[in-house]
Amino acid sequence: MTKPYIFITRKCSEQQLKALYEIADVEMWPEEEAPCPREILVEKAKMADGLLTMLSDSIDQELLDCATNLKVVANLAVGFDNIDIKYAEAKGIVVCNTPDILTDTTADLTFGLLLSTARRLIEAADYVKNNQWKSWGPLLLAGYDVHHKTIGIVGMGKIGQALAKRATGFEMDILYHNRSRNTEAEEILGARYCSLDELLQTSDFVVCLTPLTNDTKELFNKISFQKMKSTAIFINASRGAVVNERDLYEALIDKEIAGAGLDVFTKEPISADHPLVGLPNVVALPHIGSASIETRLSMVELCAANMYAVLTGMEPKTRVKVK
Ligand SMILES: NC(=O)C1=CN([C@@H]2O[C@H](COP(=O)(O)OP(=O)(O)OC[C@H]3O[C@@H](n4cnc5c(N)ncnc54)[C@H](O)[C@@H]3O)[C@@H](O)[C@H]2O)C=CC1
Ligand SMILES: O=C(O)C(=O)CO
Repeated sequence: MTKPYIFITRKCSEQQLKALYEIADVEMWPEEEAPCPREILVEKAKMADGLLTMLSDSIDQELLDCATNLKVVANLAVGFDNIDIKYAEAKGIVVCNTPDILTDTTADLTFGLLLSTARRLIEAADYVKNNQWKSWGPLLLAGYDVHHKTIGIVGMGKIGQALAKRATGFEMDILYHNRSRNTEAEEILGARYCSLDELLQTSDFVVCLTPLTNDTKELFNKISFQKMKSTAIFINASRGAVVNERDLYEALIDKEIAGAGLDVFTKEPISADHPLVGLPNVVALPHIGSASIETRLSMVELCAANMYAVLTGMEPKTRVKVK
């Protein structure tokens, strides 16, 4: 019997993939930073029983139609907006993601991004590096306090709740808006559920942690920024397309809001000459929410375990359920 064929779309640590090498012929795109070009991915998908994919690979109908042997897609991310999951399910292809193991790491980064934006950490570090520091000044690089302020979390799921837990250490008031009530966050962390409008109007920090769906696409737009306080800071660690970036840029230029911390963008990588990136009150990061060594290795391991399970006839640990 021929072994299954697995294609991995980015260079990953082989140690975490050991189990797959025992049961399959495994091929890996050799580059860490350069993505596998679409035409090569389509060619590989035609033969593949399993694909280990990145969030930057579009696993759409065209690709799935070519992939006549495909049984499993293991996405190296909790988000799966890059995959047409309904179409995959209709074709009997199992899709898996990497929830839970990245929750704390992503919440740490999100809170760090919030602190960096509010307290102008990147600007301040550049100030020293660029030899601009001439003397101590009463309002030199003064930012906004974080402690005892109000944080409004849109998307109180796993990462949202882990972020709320961090906010309690800063004695913040926690508001949230979610598809349904999160009683654990209410009872343990004192979070208060409210409408999106109330959250936008009253929060000092508005943080988006929803998945990207038809409902959340451009949820943050001109109207939402107009509702926010002029001192508010917007943080996005979910997906770029939940924001209308032109509206965000205008809100920042018109001083409708005070700043933004962005880990994700509509088009990634965002170019350095994008108007948003040039603003001094924007902290822009290259989608590093889950990027700790420990977490990224665990994510690869979980992808491998999921793929191993499906290819050996077992139920994977973290299968994406189509709603
Ligand atoms: N920046 C980064 O590197 C990372 C980004 N992410 C993003 O964070 C997202 C959330 O991850 P988890 O917390 O693990 O997922 P989760 O599924 O536990 O939480 C998402 C929450 O959003 C809520 N939600 C969905 N649609 C909504 C809407 N229209 N309005 C209000 N709330 C809504 C859901 O009810 C759920 O509670 C991922 O889907 C991914 O896009 C995740 C990990 C790392
Ligand atoms: O897991 C995700 O959805 C990410 O964006 C990266 O970890």
